[in-house]
Amino acid sequence: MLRVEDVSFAYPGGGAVLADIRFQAAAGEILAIVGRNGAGKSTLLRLLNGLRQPGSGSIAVAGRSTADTPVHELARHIGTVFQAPEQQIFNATVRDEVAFGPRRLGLAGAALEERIAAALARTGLAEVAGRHPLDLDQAARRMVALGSVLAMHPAVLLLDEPQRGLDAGAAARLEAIIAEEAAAGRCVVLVCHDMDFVARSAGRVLALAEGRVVADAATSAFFADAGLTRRAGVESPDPLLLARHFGLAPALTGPAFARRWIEAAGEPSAAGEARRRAH
Ligand SMILES: Nc1ncnc2c1ncn2[C@@H]1O[C@H](COP(=O)(O)OP(=O)(O)OP(=O)(O)O)[C@@H](O)[C@H]1O
Repeated sequence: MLRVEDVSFAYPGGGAVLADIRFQAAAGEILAIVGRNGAGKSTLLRLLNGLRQPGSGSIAVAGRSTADTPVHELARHIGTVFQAPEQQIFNATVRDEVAFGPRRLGLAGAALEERIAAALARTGLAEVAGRHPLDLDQAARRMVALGSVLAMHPAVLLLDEPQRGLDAGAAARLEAIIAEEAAAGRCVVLVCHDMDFVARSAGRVLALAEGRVVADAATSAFFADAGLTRRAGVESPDPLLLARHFGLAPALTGPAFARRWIEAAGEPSAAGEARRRAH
């Protein structure tokens, strides 16, 4: 679905921001791009959606070269939710914002209504469909941007820090949407600084450091390797740190940690040791 080959990039007048980037992502995959501030993550997203062109190398989205496909045509196949949702909101109501993309795809009548209703329901925006998007809080604006992209059914979804500013309920809704999109055969790429969110959502991690790929691994393998997380400059998820602290088997998520804890309780020595450390 996404093929990136030997891509390098520099902003005009600047030094190299990305060098020798090579990876592929398949339909149904959830790939998290992680790394320190300035590592080049958002720049990579701008290359994937065709807003910028690589200095060298090539990128294909659903079989289309980003060099040969106009951005508006590429947008049918790859949808982006930017870090600042205000960048992409320009309609006077939430409903019109969500309807804009599918209308441009040529949808009308019942098919259009269905797309709009589904996107509004999934993002929890049905009750504010008549409001101006910029009158809503930051979390709801993020959902408006997400809904407008979901309504287009793109093959690839790019989400730049989608969890930022969301409360627990909205973050859970977002996680469910990401999982549903992957299950429907879409390729989801998210840039994320929240490693707990990455551990819960992504199947694979691509780590960048100073514009180069320093890890491309299954999420569990990435976080299990302290050398990789150090090189990427990211923290380990909290449940993994807790599991290590109590001498339990690795756990990437809260529920996995709870299972490890209960399993350990069945083994007198491990449970006793874990409980002794807890008190
Ligand atoms: N429009 C631009 N013009 C010139 N340099 C830029 C531009 N945008 C980003 N940069 C530079 O490119 C480098 C990579 O930035 P980028 O935003 O891609 O990193 P990032 O990993 O997404 O960072 P963050 O996690 O802080 O969002 C940084 O040194 C940044 O200063």
